[in-house]
Amino acid sequence: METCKLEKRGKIFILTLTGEDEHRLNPIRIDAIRSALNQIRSDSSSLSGSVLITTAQGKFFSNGYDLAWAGSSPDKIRLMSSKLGDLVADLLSFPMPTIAAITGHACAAGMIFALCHDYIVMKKDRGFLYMSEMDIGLKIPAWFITVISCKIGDARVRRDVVLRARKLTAKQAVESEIIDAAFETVEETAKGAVELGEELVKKGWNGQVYSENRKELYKKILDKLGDDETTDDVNNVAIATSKM
Ligand SMILES: CCCCCCCCCCCCC/C=C/C(=O)SCCNC(=O)CCNC(=O)[C@H](O)C(C)(C)COP(=O)(O)OP(=O)(O)OC[C@H]1O[C@@H](n2cnc3c(N)ncnc32)[C@H](O)[C@@H]1OP(=O)(O)O
Repeated sequence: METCKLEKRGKIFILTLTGEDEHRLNPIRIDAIRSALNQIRSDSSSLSGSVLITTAQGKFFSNGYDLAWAGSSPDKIRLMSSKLGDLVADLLSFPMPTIAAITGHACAAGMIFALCHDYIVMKKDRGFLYMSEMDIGLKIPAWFITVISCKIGDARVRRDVVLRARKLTAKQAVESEIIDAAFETVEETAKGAVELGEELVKKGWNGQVYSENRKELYKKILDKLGDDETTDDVNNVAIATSKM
């Protein structure tokens, strides 16, 4: 089953999560995304002056971890979590600017995936940025909190996102300085992402230098990725998911 597709428009690579499903982040989808990122890295034209846009079909950018797939298996939960960590490490070391073009909901791990892009543009009328963990009784991994701390500057907004499970619309996310722009339609969101991409392509930046500078900027996230959650954390997730 195709879970994502990769297109190239000039120096812009467009990675689309395909299908009308919730684009839940299970190992199969994460592996497919990482494989597409590796394909871009192996394209010699990507070494400088390139940009990645990540977007999705349907009403979900990503509704988070695939808890149904993981069920109450601690091993599956660990696998899903460590693979997302690998994907985030890929994004933070990617040799070009990255843009998430969100035309639907980005929840929990799906919101973390979006936040790990350098820029975010989003559609106004449908789609939330939503850390749902308080609402579903799950402890948020420490490294998720590090991402939120690095990407959301306002302490009250961080509190609302984490401790109130606030659902932020695109307009609210612009006001909270979490995302860069909000657009009326899917088409305008895609156009806005490409226009931002073309502006960045014109800079002609060296991809390796971009990667090194981003890794330094988000060193706290990369360092935290290595921290294993405790067995209790995993078991608590397993218990919580078994009750869902
Ligand atoms: C190596 C060691 C490892 C150790 C491992 C340790 C543990 C690792 C695991 C850790 C687990 C903890 C972290 C968890 C991460 C996860 O990802 S868990 C999974 C989380 N996912 C979720 O909880 C799913 C959340 N999603 C939802 O609740 C819903 O899908 C939704 C986002 C709320 C959307 O609801 P839905 O009904 O599906 O969609 P809509 O119909 O589109 O919207 C609902 C109503 O909202 C209105 N609306 C939508 N967008 C907007 C908008 N932008 N503006 C205004 N209104 C909007 C929409 O119109 C609907 O309104 P009504 O029609 O009135 O209902």
